[in-house]
Amino acid sequence: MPRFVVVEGPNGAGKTTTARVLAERLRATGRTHETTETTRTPFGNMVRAQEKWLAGRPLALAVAADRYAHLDNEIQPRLRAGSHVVSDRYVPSSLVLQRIDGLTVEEIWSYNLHTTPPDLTVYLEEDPETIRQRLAARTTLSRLEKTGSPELELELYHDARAFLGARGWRQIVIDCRGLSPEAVADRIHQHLPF
Ligand SMILES: Nc1ncnc2c1ncn2[C@@H]1O[C@H](COP(=O)(O)OP(=O)(O)OP(=O)(O)O)[C@@H](O)[C@H]1O
Ligand SMILES: Cc1cn([C@H]2C[C@H](O)[C@@H](COP(=O)(O)O)O2)c(=O)[nH]c1=O
Repeated sequence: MPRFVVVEGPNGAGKTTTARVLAERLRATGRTHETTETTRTPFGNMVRAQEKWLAGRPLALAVAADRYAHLDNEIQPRLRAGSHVVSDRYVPSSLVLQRIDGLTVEEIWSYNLHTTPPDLTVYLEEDPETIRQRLAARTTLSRLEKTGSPELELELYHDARAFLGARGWRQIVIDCRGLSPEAVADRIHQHLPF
């Protein structure tokens, strides 16, 4: 049975790296599609590129529109065709980033109410100082990366997890401190039935 798995966590926690290693591992068990939000479609690329201009409510709505199109055009068709889907970011990212951008949880949720719950949502946690060093090594930071902090993102991810847990989402937390990407993927794989 195909599974929809979402990898979440603060900027620089290791989402993209982990999602890639996990997808590679799942390929040994069946067809696996790796994807990301915002999407790499022309619309998603426009949202990413316009992040300085699209802020607050307009950004929340644009990200949600990209997510619904992602579900309709990519995630659901792949699941129906029998592929596992691993997504780097999904609804929890909005419950964190759009809050940093000034919206309430209730407003953000209202834009995401009709999204499909994943089979498993994985929250990566990492030492804030390690994350800070990783971000400091980057040549450019996005507006929201500059506005937030690893500590604030970790706190808002805790809130997101409680909020989505109360709505029946199946979620796990992986403490990545001292773990290689392969070891993190191993721990995630242990929670999947294949
Ligand atoms: N488990 C790990 N151990 C050591 N280094 C890691 C680990 N996971 C990721 N990294 C390194 O940390 C950096 C950030 O990783 P990555 O880009 O995957 O994070 P991210 O959460 O996707 O960031 P962003 O949300 O900003 O795109 C990269 O240099 C990556 O090689
Ligand atoms: C999914 C999602 C994305 N965003 C914004 C924030 C960043 O500009 C990008 C994500 O970039 P990254 O390379 O994955 O760090 O999109 C957002 O504001 N809300 C969301 O839910």
